[in-house]
Amino acid sequence: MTKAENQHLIWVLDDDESIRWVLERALHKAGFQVTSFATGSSLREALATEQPSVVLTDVRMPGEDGLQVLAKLQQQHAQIPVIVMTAHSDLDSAVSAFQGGAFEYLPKPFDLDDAIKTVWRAIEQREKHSAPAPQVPEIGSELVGEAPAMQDVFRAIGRLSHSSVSVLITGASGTGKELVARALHQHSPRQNEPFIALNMAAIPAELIESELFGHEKGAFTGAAQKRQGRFEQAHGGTLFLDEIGDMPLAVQTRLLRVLAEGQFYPVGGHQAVTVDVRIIAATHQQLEQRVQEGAFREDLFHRLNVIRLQLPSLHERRSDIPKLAQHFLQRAAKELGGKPKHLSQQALQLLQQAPWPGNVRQLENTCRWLTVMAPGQQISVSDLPVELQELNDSPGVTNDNAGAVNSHWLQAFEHWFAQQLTSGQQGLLDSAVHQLEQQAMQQALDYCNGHKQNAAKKLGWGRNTLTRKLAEAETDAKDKKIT
Ligand SMILES: Nc1ncnc2c1ncn2[C@@H]1O[C@H](COP(=O)(O)OP(=O)(O)OP(=O)(O)O)[C@@H](O)[C@H]1O
Repeated sequence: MTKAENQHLIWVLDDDESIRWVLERALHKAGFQVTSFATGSSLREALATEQPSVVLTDVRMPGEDGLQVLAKLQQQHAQIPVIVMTAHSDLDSAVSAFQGGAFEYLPKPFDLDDAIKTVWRAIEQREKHSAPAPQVPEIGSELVGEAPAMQDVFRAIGRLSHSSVSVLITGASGTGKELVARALHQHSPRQNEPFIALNMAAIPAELIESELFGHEKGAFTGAAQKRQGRFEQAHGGTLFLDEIGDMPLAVQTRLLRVLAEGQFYPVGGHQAVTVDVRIIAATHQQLEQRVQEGAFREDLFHRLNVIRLQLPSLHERRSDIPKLAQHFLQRAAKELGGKPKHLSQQALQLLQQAPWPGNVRQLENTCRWLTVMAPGQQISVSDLPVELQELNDSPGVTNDNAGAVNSHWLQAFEHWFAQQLTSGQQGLLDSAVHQLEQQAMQQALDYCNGHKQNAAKKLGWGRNTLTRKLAEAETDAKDKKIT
C-alpha cells in the first residue's frame, strides 16, 4: 500500500505531548487516521464506541500504565495489535511486552520510519487473523544491554518465550552466551523444570557420551555405579550444550538420534530412556566451517540452527560499558558486603575505550578486582590495571577534567539530539555532522591564525579537504541568504 490515505485508524497512547505530536504527524504523513490519548482510562472509554486497527502505547504513564492497558485490550479486544514503546530498553520490558501479548516492542528513541513499518506489519498480521500470544507470568533477569544488537536478542527471547524450539547462540567467549541461554529457559514454558549446562570443551572426549547419556554399572572400566546422564536430568527442561563445536563426531551422531527420536540408550544399557528436552547450543566457532571441514555433522547443524542468536563482542557495544560496569560494581559490593564503588569520568572513559578481548567476563573480573583493590570509594585512573592505564597515553583520551568537559559536551549533544529526534525531521546525523564540521573548521582556523595547512593538520585532514569544505560552507552561506 502507498502513502495515500488509507482506512486504518491508529491510536497513540502516551502521556508525553511531544511524542504524541511527533507520532501523529508521522502517521498522518504515512496516510493513517490517528487519535491520541494521554491516559489509559480515556483510551478505554473510547473503546466503547470505536476500535482502532492498531494501538501504539508507552509503558510508563501515571495512572494505568501501558502494560495494564495491553492486558485489558488482550482480554476484551485481542484482535487489536498493540505496539509497546518504552524508554526502558531492558530485557524485562521487552519480555513483559511480548508476554502480555504485544505485537512488537519499540525501545525509545526509535526511528519513525521503523515505527510506521511496524504499524504496517501489525495491520498485515491482524488481517491474517493471527492468534494473540497467551499470558505467562513476568520474571526478572540479570541481562544488561541497551545496544541495538542486544535489543535484538531481548526481542528474540520475548518472541520465543512460548516455544521450546532449539536455539543456537553464537558469539566470542565471555559475551554472555550462557546467560542468554538461562534467560531463554527462564522465559520459557519450561521455567520450573531443570536447566542443565554442559561444556563440551571442559569434559575429556571419552567421557562426554556417558556424561550426556549416563551409563550402566560396569559399562566400562571405572563405571562402578549406574549413573544418570545429563539428558535424563534435564527431562522436561533445557539442556545447554556449550562449545558444541567441540563435540566428538560419534556423540554428534547419538545426539542427532535423540533429537529425532526423543529417546536413547545409556552407555552399556539395553533399555531405551525417553526424554523431553529442549536443546540450546552455543559456540564461539564458525560451525559452518566445522561442517565444511567434516568436523561437524551437517544434519545436526541444521537441527540446532533453527533459531540463531548472534551475541556482539563487547567492543561492538561500547555504549553498554557504563551500565555493565555499574552492574558489576554493585554486584561485587554485595558479594563482598560493602558499598558499591564508582568510576571517575576518566576511568570510565578508559574502560569504554579498552579492547576487551575477554568481553563481558573480562569487564566483570576487572570490576571485581577494582572492588577489592581500589582504596577509595571513587575509582580513578591510577587504580585501574596497568594495561588499562596505558590506554591513557593513547591519543583521544584526556585527563579527568577534560574528560568531564568532553562528557558535558556529549551530554549537551545528547539532549539536543533527543529533541531533534522528536522534531519529525529526517537526516539528522548528516545535519549534525555538518554543523559540527563547520564549528571545528572555524575554531581550528582561528587557533592557527587562518593558516590552512596547520588548521587542516589539527583537524586531521589534508589541506585540499579543508579548502573544499570551506568552499562548500561559503556556497551554503550564500544559498541561505537567498532563501
Ligand atoms: N549482558 C550481560 N549482562 C550482565 N552480565 C553479563 C552479560 N553478558 C555476560 N555477562 C556476565 O559475563 C560472564 C560471562 O558470561 P557467559 O558465561 O554467559 O559467557 P559465554 O559467552 O557463555 O562464555 P564462554 O563462551 O566462555 O562460555 C558471566 O559472569 C555473566 O554473568
